[in-house]
Amino acid sequence: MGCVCAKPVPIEDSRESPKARQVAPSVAPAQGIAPAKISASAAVSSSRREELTAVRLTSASIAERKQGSRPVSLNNRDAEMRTERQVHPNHQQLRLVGSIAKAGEGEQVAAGWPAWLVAVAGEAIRGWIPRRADSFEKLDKIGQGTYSSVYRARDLGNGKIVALKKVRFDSLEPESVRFMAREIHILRRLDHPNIIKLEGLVTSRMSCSLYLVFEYMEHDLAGLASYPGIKFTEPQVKCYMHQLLCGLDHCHTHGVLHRDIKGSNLLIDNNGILKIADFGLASFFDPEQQQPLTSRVVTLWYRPPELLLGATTYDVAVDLWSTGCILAELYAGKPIMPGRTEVEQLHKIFKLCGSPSDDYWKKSKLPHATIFKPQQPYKRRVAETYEDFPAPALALMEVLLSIDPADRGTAASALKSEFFTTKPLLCDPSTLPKYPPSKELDAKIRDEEARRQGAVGGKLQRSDLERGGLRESRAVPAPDANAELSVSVKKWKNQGNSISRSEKFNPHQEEVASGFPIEPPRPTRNLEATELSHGHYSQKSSHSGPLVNRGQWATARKNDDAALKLSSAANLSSLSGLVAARRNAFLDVSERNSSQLENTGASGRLSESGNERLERRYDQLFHGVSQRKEDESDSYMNQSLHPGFGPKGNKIHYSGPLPRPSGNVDQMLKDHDRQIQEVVRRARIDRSKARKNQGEGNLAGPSIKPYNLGVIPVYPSSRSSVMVFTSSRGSIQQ
Ligand SMILES: Nc1ncnc2c1ncn2[C@@H]1O[C@H](COP(=O)(O)OP(=O)(O)OP(=O)(O)O)[C@@H](O)[C@H]1O
Repeated sequence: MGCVCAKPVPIEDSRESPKARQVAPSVAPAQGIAPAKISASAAVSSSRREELTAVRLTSASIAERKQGSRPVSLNNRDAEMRTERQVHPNHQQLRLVGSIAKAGEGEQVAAGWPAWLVAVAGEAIRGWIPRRADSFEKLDKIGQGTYSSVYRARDLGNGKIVALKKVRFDSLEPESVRFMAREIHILRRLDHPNIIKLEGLVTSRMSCSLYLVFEYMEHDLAGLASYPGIKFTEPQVKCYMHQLLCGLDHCHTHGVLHRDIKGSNLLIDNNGILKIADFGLASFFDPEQQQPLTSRVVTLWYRPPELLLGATTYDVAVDLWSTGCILAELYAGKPIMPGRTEVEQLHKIFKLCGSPSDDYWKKSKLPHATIFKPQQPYKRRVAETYEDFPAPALALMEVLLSIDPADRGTAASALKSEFFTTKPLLCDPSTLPKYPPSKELDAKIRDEEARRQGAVGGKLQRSDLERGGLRESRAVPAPDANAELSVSVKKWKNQGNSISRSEKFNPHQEEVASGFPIEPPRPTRNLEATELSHGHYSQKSSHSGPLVNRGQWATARKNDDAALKLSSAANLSSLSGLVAARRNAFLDVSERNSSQLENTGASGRLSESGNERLERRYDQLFHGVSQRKEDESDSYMNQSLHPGFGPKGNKIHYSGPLPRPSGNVDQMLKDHDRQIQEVVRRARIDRSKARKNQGEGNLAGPSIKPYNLGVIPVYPSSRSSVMVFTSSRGSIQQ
């Protein structure tokens, strides 16, 4: 390992337990990476050089002061220094450590790391040297996450195929860099066959982007599970579950909570080995000394009730809940609780697992308890819902899906459960069938292609998709999952300049800066994927075109992804996610042409001018169109938890805790329906007016055409759905 001491930068969540940091084993050296050639002696001698420079500077400043308006005598200065020595007897050592840290930073920069990374995340890269972008050949895009794009690439040094994860962050924002560096730091701490191995980092001194180099994995569990025709056997399910729990046990015993266990983060190679990936939301924790953490983590479908209820002190049980969801999903063949909103998610949980006991409500003191506690308790129905499941699987599910986190046990106890000791036993990974590469992204592309064809050929019903072996394979990442980041994201949004986020994250610029050649679109891959891979936000987005083309749609979807992180004024109605997404995209696009978002303090409302007008315009046009009442089974949630509309149907922006329901919900829903009809009618009129204007050659109409609903493919409630609840409710912890 290289340098003696990097600057002690807090790279983890500031709420992380300091003890967890202390007990952390030292960062494991990476395989295949030459350690930085930064020797202790080099660091010390360079620190001495620095000390000498510092002495020279001190003398210079004293001389300067002597000449200045407030003369300081040498004697005074000496006295100051003497006092300093008395107050800090070990100040010499402190100065030495500080100097060494600085020297360490200097060495890291000299080793090729960019200064912005060294300045805030020296610890995460300690002992490593960066790989050069031109030492890899990018082959194709294999994954698209909320905060990253993942590519298959060839390491030109040894011919090995690797996965390059390009993480999205703002190198000018220390917070954003720190957040990204936490993933690296955590990955380096873990070393287990069932945890993805970080093999290196690609960046350069001049670059403002960063690629994480991972071993390449052919599949992810979400992609495999949704592949038409693939049905897992019971030994196979046990084999995957066993590996998942082994990996999780390693995380937990090393003080790491994953906080985003889901199918697309469980990678599987051609030898059947499962590895837990995506530590972007992971955090250090210390069971002995719990520190508050954000509750806005874990992808909605896999999020435990305590987080939905706002818990900020939690532990390994959050990952065990997600594991329970995965286990049930593998048997059921589809996600068991695909909620579209946090409220709906909680309702689905209560309906299946029962509502918490009175004791639990009392002891847990969860922030949202008063709002979400149902008047009548819900009965647990896991066993009757899944009566066809094998008994040992059901028994393990019952434990993992316990409402009270204390009842979920540990990964180690799950590994000892009957599930793994009763026949049929788990199979050896090497005996598992070989599959064609299947990733969540492939599943998404397949689904979207089918949907597009359906939309072209006529109305595509949800049932058609399911009959064709298609289903929603992607759970939407935690709304505002990156809660720690959202603060800095908001800052970017509020920056009073005209550069949009799109310009900041223009992949083309970044590709060039990072040294990767820009590839032409690959004809072998679906255009949609190419657009996702290479498209960038149009800097002069045209709003005057009459139809949405695929590029615009892809752009809007990219904006949706950005909006997922940025949504600061999401409403609490039951808008379909797609509409919420389009709304955010609409505002995002419009923002570039008009006003900046202004957060007016506690209310969280947008400024009266500019965006509020845009919002209102959007809502007038689209709000009603896709809005639908919750289905019958969700009526409780409508009543208790959906007070998003005032008595006159006006949308209310909540930023504080939800008010208690008014009680007159029926009337509210009726008013709401009436309002929808009115808005649809007005939207029709507006559209026909706009068409007429176009016919007359007047293209200066409202900039809404890219979202013309008539030409957007019909998507069933899908991945963007949970965006609705990326709300700015103050009651949700950041
Ligand atoms: N090492 C790898 N080998 C092959 N594919 C990978 C690898 N790492 C990631 N992927 C693919 O890329 C996708 C996105 O990666 P990852 O989950 O790490 O990104 P993310 O931005 O954190 O995603 P999310 O939005 O789901 O949290 C994965 O679902 C997977 O399909």
